[in-house]
Amino acid sequence: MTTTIDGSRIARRIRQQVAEEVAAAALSGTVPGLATILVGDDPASAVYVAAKRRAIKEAGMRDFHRHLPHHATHDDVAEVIDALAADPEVSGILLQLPLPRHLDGMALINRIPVTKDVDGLTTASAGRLARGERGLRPCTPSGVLELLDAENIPLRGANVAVVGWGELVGKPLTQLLLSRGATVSVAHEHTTDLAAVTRAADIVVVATGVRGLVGPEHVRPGVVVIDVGIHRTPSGLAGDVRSAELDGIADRITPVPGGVGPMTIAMLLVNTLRAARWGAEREAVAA
Ligand SMILES: Nc1nc2c(c(=O)[nH]1)N[C@@H](CN(C=O)c1ccc(C(=O)N[C@@H](CCC(=O)O)C(=O)O)cc1)CN2
Repeated sequence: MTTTIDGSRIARRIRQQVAEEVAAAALSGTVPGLATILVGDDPASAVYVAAKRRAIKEAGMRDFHRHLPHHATHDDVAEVIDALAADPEVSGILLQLPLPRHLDGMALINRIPVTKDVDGLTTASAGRLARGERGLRPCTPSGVLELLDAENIPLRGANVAVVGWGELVGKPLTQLLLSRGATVSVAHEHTTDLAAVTRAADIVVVATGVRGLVGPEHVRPGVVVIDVGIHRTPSGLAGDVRSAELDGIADRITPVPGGVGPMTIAMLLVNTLRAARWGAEREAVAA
């Protein structure tokens, strides 16, 4: 029997907990605020930003949103980021990805101060993660860890295969797993024998952007499979894993939708609350 991991339920619980902590913080005068920046009109990005803003408001946080046209220049976006960075009401800043192709995403992301980097994507945050120093961790990878923790799946000593080596998921997830004592193997587009890597793993996390890449030929019985992929198909959403084919083989598996996706938003709320606390600590030290 394969059990489906209910990410929506786990995310709801985290969101509720954040809302309670925000209400408590508000009593002492601190209301966390998140600024989302959307450049252009990519329909999926618009959906994700709307979902993030809804979640922020539901948690009792302040919502700051900036929408720039597709033809916005580097300087236009930089100016918006710099203003939000200087605004004490804004605890966290998120630049929705992907950006239009004429913009240098990394150069813009790196303008976000490390204390407001709720996506954990700046070079400074990545360095802090690699060193185990204080910082905000990327939302999707930390959501994957929260799912595994909620399911009481031990990480220390576990063999974990991360399939995909992207900046948003694969690389930071590898660091997070290492920090938890997992033995991590990373497979990517140049890996010659994917199945050899994934069949040796107790936990397989797939974040490649290749629909249906992983199937029964890649895993051993009893494996836990975490599918980070999201693809829109004529018959609905699909992941990077052929999950129906793993029924009866995997011990546990995340669905798409309702698995990792909702955790990304829940962890954004957690990070915004952490950023607000970090900002308040720094203000107290400066006072
Ligand atoms: N600045 C960022 N940009 C992007 C990130 C990110 O973490 N930071 N991640 C992805 C998209 N993303 C958030 O932005 C995201 C993707 C999916 C979901 C989600 O809840 N998915 C649902 C399905 C919703 C649907 O599409 O109908 C699910 O899987 O159940 C939330 C956030 C790229 N950009």
